[in-house]
Amino acid sequence: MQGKIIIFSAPSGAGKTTIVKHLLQVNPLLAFSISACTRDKRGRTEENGKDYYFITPEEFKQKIAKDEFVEWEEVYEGAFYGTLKSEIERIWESGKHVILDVDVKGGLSIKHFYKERALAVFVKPPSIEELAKRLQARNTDSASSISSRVFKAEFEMKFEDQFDKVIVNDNLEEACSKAEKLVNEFLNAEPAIV
Ligand SMILES: Nc1ncnc2c1ncn2[C@@H]1O[C@H](COP(=O)(O)OP(=O)(O)OP(=O)(O)O)[C@@H](O)[C@H]1O
Ligand SMILES: Nc1nc2c(ncn2[C@@H]2O[C@H](COP(=O)(O)O)[C@@H](O)[C@H]2O)c(=O)[nH]1
Repeated sequence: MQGKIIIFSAPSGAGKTTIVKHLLQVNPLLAFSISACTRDKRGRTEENGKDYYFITPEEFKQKIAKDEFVEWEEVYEGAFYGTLKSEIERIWESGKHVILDVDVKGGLSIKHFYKERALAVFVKPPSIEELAKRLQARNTDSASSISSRVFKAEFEMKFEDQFDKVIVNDNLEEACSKAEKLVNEFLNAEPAIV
């Protein structure tokens, strides 16, 4: 089987993690690519090696120097996130397809790298106001972190046209069912020639 890559990108708070978790539950052919990141682990809600590989900025720099990333970004000031080549290989070797949850710039870099082998999906919030409300209700970020995420969201919304598909995440159930359909169509299409 030729492994494929499905990228979900969106401004923070649009709901991509929620949709990706749903897809992982319903589709056993998918496996999540765990990114490396330098931000602190969120208390008891996150696990090293499950949500992220939490590493130091020095370790991150070493990985850049050793060319271990497909892409990496300083997603927020001082917080680096990167997609590891070893994760993609690990998942393909296990006979599954890769699914990723990355920021908008990172998503476009991965699409550019893997071309037809990748499906890039932009998850769009119904509005910036709703996105801010969701971030507040999630209660995982400080007020200043929420402000910078909302500020960045306004810029990221300009990139939706560069993605293969767009899902508006207003009603979560409908967004999940559209995501399931898009993923199934992509996985059932002729294998990409690479
Ligand atoms: N359609 C929806 N309606 C209302 N709330 C939603 C909807 N989709 C997701 N949420 C909630 O909004 C919050 C943000 O969702 P989520 O964490 O999935 O966003 P995200 O895009 O992955 O953000 P980040 O990039 O910061 O990880 C969560 O609390 C989630 O439960
Ligand atoms: N460019 C990349 N972005 C990534 C990667 N892994 C996660 N992310 C994105 O970072 C933000 C912040 O996430 P949070 O967990 O701190 O809320 C979010 O948009 C993720 O999608 C990656 O490897 N590369």
